[in-house]
Amino acid sequence: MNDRFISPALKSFEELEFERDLRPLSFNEYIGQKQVKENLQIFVRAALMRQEALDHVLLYGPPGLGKTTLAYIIARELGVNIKITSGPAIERPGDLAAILTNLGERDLLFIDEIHRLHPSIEEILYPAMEDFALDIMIGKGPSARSMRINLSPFTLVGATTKAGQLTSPLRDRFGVNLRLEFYDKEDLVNILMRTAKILNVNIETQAAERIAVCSRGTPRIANRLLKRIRDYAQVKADGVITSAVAEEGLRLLDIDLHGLDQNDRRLLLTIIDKFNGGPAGIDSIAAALNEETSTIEDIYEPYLIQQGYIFRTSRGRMVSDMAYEHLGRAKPQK
Ligand SMILES: Nc1ncnc2c1ncn2[C@@H]1O[C@H](COP(=O)(O)OP(=O)(O)OP(=O)(O)O)[C@@H](O)[C@H]1O
Ligand SMILES: [Mg+2]
Repeated sequence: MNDRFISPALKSFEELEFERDLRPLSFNEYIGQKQVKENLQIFVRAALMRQEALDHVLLYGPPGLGKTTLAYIIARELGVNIKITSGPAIERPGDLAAILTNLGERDLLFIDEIHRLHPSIEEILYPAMEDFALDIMIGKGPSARSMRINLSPFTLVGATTKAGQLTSPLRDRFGVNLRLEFYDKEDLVNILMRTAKILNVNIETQAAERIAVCSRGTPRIANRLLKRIRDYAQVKADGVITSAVAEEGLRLLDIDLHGLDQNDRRLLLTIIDKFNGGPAGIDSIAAALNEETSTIEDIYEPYLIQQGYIFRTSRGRMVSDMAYEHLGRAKPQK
């Protein structure tokens, strides 16, 4: 289930390069997320007018919705340098201290997966975020003393797929908290048209609509589908992506009309067949599927919940009537 095509999590080096080439570089190019964008544009403008560092920004939401892209755009619109790292990459307090002391005036530090920061490292961040200062302990035992080092004012942009796992002292230190939402069809069509232009492929609007519906509200998936379907169009259909080409391409990728793939169907069918439609605990479902609980929670179920195929209740997950209908199953009498 992990290597499935439709997983929004990032995979190969090749895909990293592909994404880099497609990344919008300014707010104007960044499609959708109207509210997030409007807020950020105002905060950026205000920071520029005051000639101050932008307040710290926390971006959260499911993978592939454009958090990293936004961090780059913020830095670019502020006209500052960006330094990129991630929670798990910072192993020792000294690593973070080195990064912080090297930041220039008003620079942007982007910490991806910020919920995975080690607690001892998180503590260093508190005074850094609040007072632009580092408190360093020198020596050990009774003669130990703490020394304060001043930092240049900077902006921390943190990204996480799990805002719930952030400690509250850390969360409270972000002045700006923005949640990215799944994209609607129209936005995804625009993203697909933009990507097609960059890739220099011909795509009919109707074909883009077909692909958009199957993109799980996620630009990363939309772009990935387009890339695969482009290959198919090249080999089989003179390079033009018509709706027939898009449909056939999606069929070959085993993605149904609602954008669910075989693994989504497997997840829904497991709840229906093994747990009588639920409610079933997430751990039991994960065990039945031979998957990590976190994989189901972070990657597979958010879209199914958002679309109303699955409900989260206090007693576990339940499938909806829509899931029974979609899978052509009769709902059991309870
Ligand atoms: N609003 C948008 N307009 C156009 N393209 C977008 C937009 N948002 C994201 N993309 C495209 O989707 C791809 C994935 O975006 P990005 O890497 O920023 O997601 P992410 O939220 O950081 O994901 P992760 O949680 O996995 O780190 C990028 O290559 C970018 O081209
Ligand atoms: Mg990212």
